[in-house]
Amino acid sequence: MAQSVAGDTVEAARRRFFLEGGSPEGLVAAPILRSWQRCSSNGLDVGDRPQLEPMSSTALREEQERHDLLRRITRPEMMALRQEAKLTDSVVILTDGQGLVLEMAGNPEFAGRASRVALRPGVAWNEAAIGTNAIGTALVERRPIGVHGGEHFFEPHRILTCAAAPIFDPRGELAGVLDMSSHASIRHVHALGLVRIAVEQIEHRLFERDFAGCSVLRFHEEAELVGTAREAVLVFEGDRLVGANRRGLGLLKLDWSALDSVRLPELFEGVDVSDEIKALRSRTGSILHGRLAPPSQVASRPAATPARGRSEAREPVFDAATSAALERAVRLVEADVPVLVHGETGAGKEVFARRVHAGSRRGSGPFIAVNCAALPDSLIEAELFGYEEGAFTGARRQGQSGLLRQADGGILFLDEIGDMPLAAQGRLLRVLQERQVVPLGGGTPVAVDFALLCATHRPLAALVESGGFRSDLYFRIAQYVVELPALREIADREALVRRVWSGLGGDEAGVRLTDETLAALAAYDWPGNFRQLSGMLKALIALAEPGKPLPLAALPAEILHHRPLVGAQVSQRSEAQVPADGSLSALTREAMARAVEDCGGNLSRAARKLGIDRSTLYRRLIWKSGGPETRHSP
Ligand SMILES: Nc1ncnc2c1ncn2[C@@H]1O[C@H](COP(=O)(O)OP(=O)(O)OP(=O)(O)O)[C@@H](O)[C@H]1O
Repeated sequence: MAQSVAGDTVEAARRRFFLEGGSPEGLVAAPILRSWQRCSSNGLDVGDRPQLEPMSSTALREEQERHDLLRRITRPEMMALRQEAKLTDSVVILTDGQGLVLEMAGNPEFAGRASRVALRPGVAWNEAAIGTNAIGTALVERRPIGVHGGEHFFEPHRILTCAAAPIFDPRGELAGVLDMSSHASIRHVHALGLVRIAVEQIEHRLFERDFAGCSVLRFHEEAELVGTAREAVLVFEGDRLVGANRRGLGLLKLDWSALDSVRLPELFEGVDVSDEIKALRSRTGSILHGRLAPPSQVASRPAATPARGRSEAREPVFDAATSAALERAVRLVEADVPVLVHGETGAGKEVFARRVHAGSRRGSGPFIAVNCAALPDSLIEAELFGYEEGAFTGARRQGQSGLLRQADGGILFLDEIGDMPLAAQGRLLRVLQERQVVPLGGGTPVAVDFALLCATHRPLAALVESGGFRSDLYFRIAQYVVELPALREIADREALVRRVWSGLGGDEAGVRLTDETLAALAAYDWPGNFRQLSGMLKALIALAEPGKPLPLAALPAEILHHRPLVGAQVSQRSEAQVPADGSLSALTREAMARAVEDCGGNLSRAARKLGIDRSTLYRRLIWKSGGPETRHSP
């Protein structure tokens, strides 16, 4: 009964808003109304039926792997909520920070119905495309929200009732969303409370990592709650606030903008490091209880090793040339020379960049990774450079500092830089020249100090030629290029497979690779490079019988019946024929360099002489494919 009264009210609100163009204030909750207004002003048409295709299963697997850490950290809560979901004909959903559904579990019958309206893994439930919905609207509003039946923007979604809470990392960034959804006729009254509590625990666990070298203040109004998942947490580097949970900020009446600006003495009167919980007097006058742990007591990484195997290699595996390139990249980054990492997909560009960060003096500062290909063109500038209040429709009320400023003191990693729109390229160039950021919508320029690492799988120099990438930016970011080899180009693949196997915990799990299995794995081309190799080895370790050798028959057909590709055959054959560094590409490059020299540096003539395209020649000379790196002088 109560439900149908609520349903009538929503119907009245819809009529007033969508048909009559009036304001349904009081008939729907304010966040729902705000969302309807945003959707309408962003051009969504309430009469449409959104057509949403999930991404391919390969792309989804890659996204899931990219968010492996988030998935691992949320696993206990996902498992607990899955039980609850099964009992209440619901599903529990985990998304990334853009609303992309990564996992969904619970009642299979309802999962089937939900997938008919595209609520399924591989679809991004962001508000811009899907209209008002709990996941997307929680992301925009940055707070937990329930969206029931007709409160959804589009008709087909009225069959859903959903409760979602955003997951914030300790720097206030959106890491993902946890959601419980069921059929609109069910209305699971505790769903919002359940996801909120679960998210509180997840966020609390996020503090167990990433803050080596920082001191942590854990506190609460009630002394008994210090040390539980409900405690408030603030993290300080020296005495500067660098991380927090929402409760920590809330108890001190702060928001995320306090990070990196507020200092401990501005928050509390005289707090000392202590093992015991003590009374703390905040500068706002309240009495709280807590303890401040010194830097040495903070674990740098969680010791969460799954029972069998690990989902990430403990240490990345690098061939000798890549290790040498890593050392040089660290030194260059410390000298503020931008480094560009080039390599095929899955070759380990981000892993490499993270090692550069960890090995450099900037390792105690942030590592901000931005995938330029994943950000919509319309958002990339706002995300990177930040914006002032009211800079554009949908902008957050207090504006946003932007990722460049968040990288201050650390490293900014721009992945897939080749996909950055030209307008953003121009802005980025200005920041690199002036070392200061001007937010969208104007405002005071803010000085920034970050080292820049970029990565791409695309031939950037050729993009410059075709006008898709600014040459001035190219010369600035590509002062030093690291070429990560594709796995098929690595000479001793057996040793490599063995090291990745052992890094993933295969040896510890007591699973032995037989010689013939190892040889078959090493003979395969691995077009998806490290990503594919480590995914395959993880699966083999998980499925193997501990204590027994891994038989050849355990390998999938594509590896067993694999015949080396022409490229691989060429490079294997060429090893016997070519000089010095032993690669065919070195020989090719040498021939190209000689032709350019013969033609007095005229690339077009040299290309004609070689019978190849000028852009191919240019690319091959810039991208040194026979070794790990190229220094390119502007
Ligand atoms: N050197 C390495 N040793 C062991 N495993 C690695 C190494 N490099 C990458 N991996 C594995 O491969 C996965 C993909 O790596 P990464 O994201 O760095 O690749 P990428 O080149 O940036 O890919 P993309 O171009 O698709 O973004 C990682 O999650 C990791 O599991």
